[in-house]
Amino acid sequence: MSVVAPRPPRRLLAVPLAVFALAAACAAAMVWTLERQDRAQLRAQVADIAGDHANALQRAIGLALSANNALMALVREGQGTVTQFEEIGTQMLPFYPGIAAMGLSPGGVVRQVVPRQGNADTIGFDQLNDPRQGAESERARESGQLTLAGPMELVQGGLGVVGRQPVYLEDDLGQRSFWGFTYVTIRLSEVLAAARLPQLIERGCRYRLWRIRPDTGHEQTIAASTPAASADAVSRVLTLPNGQWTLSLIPAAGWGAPGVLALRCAVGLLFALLMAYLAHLLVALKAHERGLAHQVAQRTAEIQATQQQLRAIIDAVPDPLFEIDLDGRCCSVHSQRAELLVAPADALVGRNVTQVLPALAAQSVLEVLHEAQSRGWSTGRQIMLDLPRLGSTWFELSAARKPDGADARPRLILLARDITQQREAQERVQHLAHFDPLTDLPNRTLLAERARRHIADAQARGEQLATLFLDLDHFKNVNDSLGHRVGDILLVAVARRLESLLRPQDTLSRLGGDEFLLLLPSTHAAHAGEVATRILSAMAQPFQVEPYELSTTASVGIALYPADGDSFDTLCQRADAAMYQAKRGGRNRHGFFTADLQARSVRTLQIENALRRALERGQLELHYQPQVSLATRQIVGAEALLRWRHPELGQVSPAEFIPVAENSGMILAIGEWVLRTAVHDAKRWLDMHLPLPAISVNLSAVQCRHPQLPEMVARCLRQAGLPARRLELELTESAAIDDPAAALAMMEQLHGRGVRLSMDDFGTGYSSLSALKRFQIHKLKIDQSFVRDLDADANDRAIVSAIIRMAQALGMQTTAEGVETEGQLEFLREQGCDAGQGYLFGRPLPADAFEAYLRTHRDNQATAEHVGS
Ligand SMILES: Nc1nc2c(ncn2[C@@H]2O[C@@H]3COP(=O)(O)O[C@H]4[C@@H](O)[C@H](n5cnc6c(=O)[nH]c(N)nc65)O[C@@H]4COP(=O)(O)O[C@H]3[C@H]2O)c(=O)[nH]1
Repeated sequence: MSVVAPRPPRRLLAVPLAVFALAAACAAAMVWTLERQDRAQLRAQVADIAGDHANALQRAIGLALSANNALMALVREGQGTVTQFEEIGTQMLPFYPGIAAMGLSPGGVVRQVVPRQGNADTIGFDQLNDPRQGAESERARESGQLTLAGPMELVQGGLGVVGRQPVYLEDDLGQRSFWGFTYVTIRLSEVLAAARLPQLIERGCRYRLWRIRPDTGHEQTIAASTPAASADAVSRVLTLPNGQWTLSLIPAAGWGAPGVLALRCAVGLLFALLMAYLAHLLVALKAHERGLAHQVAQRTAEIQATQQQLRAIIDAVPDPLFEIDLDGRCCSVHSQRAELLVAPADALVGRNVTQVLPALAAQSVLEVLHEAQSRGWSTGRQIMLDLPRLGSTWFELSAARKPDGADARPRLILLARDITQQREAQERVQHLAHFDPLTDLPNRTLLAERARRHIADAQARGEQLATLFLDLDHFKNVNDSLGHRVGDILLVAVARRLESLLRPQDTLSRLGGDEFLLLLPSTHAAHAGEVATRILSAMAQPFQVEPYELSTTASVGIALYPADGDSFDTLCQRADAAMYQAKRGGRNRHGFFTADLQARSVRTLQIENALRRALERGQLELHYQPQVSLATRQIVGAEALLRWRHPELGQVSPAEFIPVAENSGMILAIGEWVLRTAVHDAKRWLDMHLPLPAISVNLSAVQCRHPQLPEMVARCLRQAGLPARRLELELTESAAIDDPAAALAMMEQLHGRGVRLSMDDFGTGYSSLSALKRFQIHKLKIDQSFVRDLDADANDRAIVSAIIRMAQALGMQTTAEGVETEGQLEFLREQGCDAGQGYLFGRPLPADAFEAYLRTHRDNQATAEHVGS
């Protein structure tokens, strides 16, 4: 199961940024709203203030202007004549604050004015014709309404307005006529002071009192703070007789409060950052949660996978598994094979091993449990149980401590592995390791063990011990003629018959093939000889093997401890030597190991040791013996014969050292040297045009069995540069006996490379015609034992002539070996033998001598040809 890992937390940045943007937008909206509310509130406050002051101003001007009403009443009262004006006017002035002057202008010309002081200059001022006030005065006269002129620079100085009331008088006839004006001059500074305009600055406002001039249509500032109120001011309009005045107010610090705004912005930013941070924490928390959830899912999946794997492993275990407490009480059972349980699993749970197992087995189980409890594990203990279905079954117990559970009572897992087959196999292997599978007799290994024990006993008790080496005579014939199955049955029968002749303390062993070894402890030479005699006469009794009644004999060699050796190997070797001696003595007999045999085995050892260094020390040499055509006396070939001269051993015959070389394996290296030397010599002579058509080289059976032989031959030829058809390899019949199929394959390969094969010593061995045919033999060499007595022995003559005819029939050449006399030569020629080799034609010669021989032969031949021609 796989768990998809959470994606990398990109949101860790994106979400806080988004939240920050949102929070910042909210904060900005909030700040903007608050600002708007504050501004509206401030505007309302300022508007109230403006209203207050505008009203106060309007009242102040209105009050000042109302003085005209009183003056107009005076004029009308006096029908245009006002006496005591100065007195009345002076009394009125205190009731009209802000009035700088008030006066009467009959016909538009100022005639009376109070206070006189400061205004005396205005007497005579013609209001209707004044360029600045004329138009205004004219409008008042025409409208009959109170008009207000200004603000303007007053004649008295300073800025002020003039409220002018036209006065019309009615005569008795009710005719209205213009009398003139009453007027009041209002000094603006005082009116404004009365309306507390300057205090606006203290109240934190900037102001501007202004109007639109009716004559120009432009704004005219009447009064203003420094600096004046700007365009976005709150305004209140005062309606006055000559139009409208406007009072504009603006907070001195402006509509906004930058400090508050900055604070709010800072708070908003802080809020946004806080929200972003919280969002970051939240996202991180979520990511952490997701990570945790992922880890939990992953661990869960792993645990599940482990559990499944564990379950699969447990299911795959074919052996019973028990959960068991330290006292041996079974808590649970798992077994794929119910037949491996002593009782059904249900019946085992809750019961103690002492109740369900035999006492010994139960004891073993408890010991295993306790060992596992103290050491952590236990393994290797084996028990055998008699199971209802399987019978005797062996188990190997393994136990391991289970981690303490909640109840803290120690529990263990016990595995009982069925090792019945393994034990049987071990026993079989053990048996095979020590017993011969065919006869079930102890093999050499077991025999050696017992021999060592018996030798030690014999040494301790001062006794003798005999080893008898027995080899059946001509057993190979049984195998060859009746087959290996019959041979095997015969061997088993021989084994049983031999066993019947022995004492209980004796050991009979089969070493392999038809070789048996007997070990007779606590014996002496006479008893050993008796046993050997009994064996020979027992063997002489025919064996009934299936339909065949087989007669066989045996040769027995005896070696005694301590006289002939004090080790098993030595005794064995010497009994073997004695057996060979018995064979050489005519078989079906026994013989004791003797001093003469000992001397021979010593010589063999000497030869073996010396031969190991013969090659490297250049002690080996090749001699060449000519092979001559019997018809023409021409040289048809030469046989290479190995010579060994040892500084101490002297000239050693190949008949003696070649078997030693074969037994020790040295023949491979020596044989290769022989072949290489022979083909090199032959090539040299070929190059010298000496008359040598072919060279023959002996191959031992050991060489023939070597799989690399064809390659080795080809390599030697290639290195020397000698054509393959000029080489002839001489094989003995024994080369093909052990493994004819392999020998055939090897010979086919040699033949395939163009090398000729000849059969050496023909007639002395197997002489199988079918083998000859299959092996593609080119030539038969008639053994010298038949040639030797040709003159005297009619049998030999018959054999030789039969061999020659047979060879002719098979299309093979013949070469007779050991030709020494003219008589032999004559007979062989008459029979049609192709060639001869022997002292009559020439003895084996060292290479240089043989080269001289070849040269002489060539010269003689040339002379003969010359004479003949
Ligand atoms: N009495 C008598 N003997 C004659 C006469 N003409 C030749 N001989 C001997 O007869 C033997 C012929 O060789 P072989 O049968 O192959 O028998 C050879 C051969 O089987 C083996 N041998 C020799 N050289 C080699 C070798 O290089 N390799 C192997 N594998 N075996 C070799 O040793 C055997 C003995 O060799 P040699 O002692 O050299 O003995 C030679 C030779 O000297 C004769 O007219 N009268």
